[in-house]
Amino acid sequence: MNISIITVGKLKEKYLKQGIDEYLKRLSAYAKIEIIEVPDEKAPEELSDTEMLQVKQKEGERILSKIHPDAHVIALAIEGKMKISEELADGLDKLATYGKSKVTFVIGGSLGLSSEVLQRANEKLSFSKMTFPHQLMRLILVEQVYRAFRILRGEPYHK
Ligand SMILES: C[S@@+](CC[C@H](N)C(=O)[O-])C[C@H]1O[C@@H](n2cnc3c(N)ncnc32)[C@H](O)[C@@H]1O
Repeated sequence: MNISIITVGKLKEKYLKQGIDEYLKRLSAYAKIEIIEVPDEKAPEELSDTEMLQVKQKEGERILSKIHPDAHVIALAIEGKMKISEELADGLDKLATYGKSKVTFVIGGSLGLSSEVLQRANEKLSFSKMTFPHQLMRLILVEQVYRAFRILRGEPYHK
């Protein structure tokens, strides 16, 4: 399976980078995985609603330009569907079974994802009703994808 994770902005925090690199290394035994960073737009606090929309749209265009036409897209969105880890694992397994070998996860920038990206998504996945910083979300996502593969292989993983 080819998994890509499209994210907005450069990862700045060293501790997150170390954690993500560790899971990417572990995941390489199960799948081909890459993280694609698209540039973020400046989003100062005092933006109007129209300006916020423009930021999301510009970032959205960059995200959409990186999505392969055949990719099954899973957008991370607070209002999306919550799943238990086994359901995420099962979903990835089904995609592989039905020949959908390209899976793209998308994480929005500080203002979230544009409606165009959400429309392109085949699924919207929520990790809880709480808002996580987008850079931390990368680490949570790679851990859950790793967990999914361990579950599918029936390999032991701490609860
Ligand atoms: C700082 S959040 C954006 C918050 C923005 N107000 C919104 O509602 O989307 C940045 C990105 O992280 C991801 N994210 C944050 N919390 C999440 C959660 N609980 N479940 C799924 N994705 C989340 C989403 O992709 C979101 O676009």
